[in-house]
Amino acid sequence: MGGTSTANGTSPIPVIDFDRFLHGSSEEKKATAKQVDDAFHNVGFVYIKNHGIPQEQVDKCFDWSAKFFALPTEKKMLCPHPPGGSHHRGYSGMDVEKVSQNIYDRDEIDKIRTAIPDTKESFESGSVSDSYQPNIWPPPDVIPGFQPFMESFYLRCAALVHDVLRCLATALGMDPEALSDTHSEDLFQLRLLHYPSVPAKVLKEKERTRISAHSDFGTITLLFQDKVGGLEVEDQCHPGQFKPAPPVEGTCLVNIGDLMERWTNGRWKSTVHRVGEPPIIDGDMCMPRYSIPFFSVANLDTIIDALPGCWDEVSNPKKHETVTAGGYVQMRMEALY
Ligand SMILES: O=C(O)CCC(=O)C(=O)O
Ligand SMILES: [Fe+2]
Repeated sequence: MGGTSTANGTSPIPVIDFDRFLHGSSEEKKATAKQVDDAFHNVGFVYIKNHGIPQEQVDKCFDWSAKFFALPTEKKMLCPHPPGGSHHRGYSGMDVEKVSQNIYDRDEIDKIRTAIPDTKESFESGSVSDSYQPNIWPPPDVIPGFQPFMESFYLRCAALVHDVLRCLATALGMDPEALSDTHSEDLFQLRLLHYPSVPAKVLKEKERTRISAHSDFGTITLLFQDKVGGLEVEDQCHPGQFKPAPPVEGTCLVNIGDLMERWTNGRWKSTVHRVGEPPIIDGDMCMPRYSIPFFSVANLDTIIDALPGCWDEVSNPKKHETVTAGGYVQMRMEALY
């Protein structure tokens, strides 16, 4: 089939040329939508290339991310993530960074091993017009240019989410705008993630992963990752086994979240993924990793009832009762806190 390949021999995730959807004939659009449909059914993940976000903008976002996380902790704490789980904006830190550098002493490593709560730090931002979760920026003089760049990158990612939703609606034989229209409130979240270099033993001996196995919450997630690798995706055929989702130059990884799995009555899979043990450098230290996920969720009043083409009375009845997107999010929050 035109426009597909896979990331490498071990990854089941296809690489799809999204330009054929964005600028192709109506036949090419449909064929690409079918490829994406199959990928989300079989794996829950797809790499898309020629997705419309210039690589140079993605590279810039990684540069800004590195610059932000390199700030001293007290500067990063000028835009702290509020406590609790309902306002996801600003900086979430960890204690690991200050103790992870140049520590080779056995006792010290043991100490860190028990002290480390998590091996990542993050910065979240959203739409400038999101009044549920207003943005929390570092003061402009701390990192001039950061906020305007993130606001512009947010818009590019949001536009890509809408294009992917058009592709998905096409796959289901719906009006191409139908799913995009349900995301008009712009309730998206741009996350910068940094997994710092820590002693490899910390991760290995505690069998910790950098981000433990989870599925995403919302409708779809975009993910940009650096060249370090480490992302792993659960094998649908062998639950509990994970396969690498290596970085593929010039692509964006797209995956299905729980809300979309429910909405499609299980046709598209919200696949469990994690970030595993990174490669080792300097004998003892592992390489840092940077990644940029972009999470999307439907407007909160959207009725989440099995979409057309995803159910029938006889052989594929609806598996879930109808909820609103907002009701679903709240239900998940209540289970968490
Ligand atoms: O760092 C990564 O590549 C994975 C991030 C992720 O899965 C998440 O934040 O939900
Ligand atoms: Fe995730």
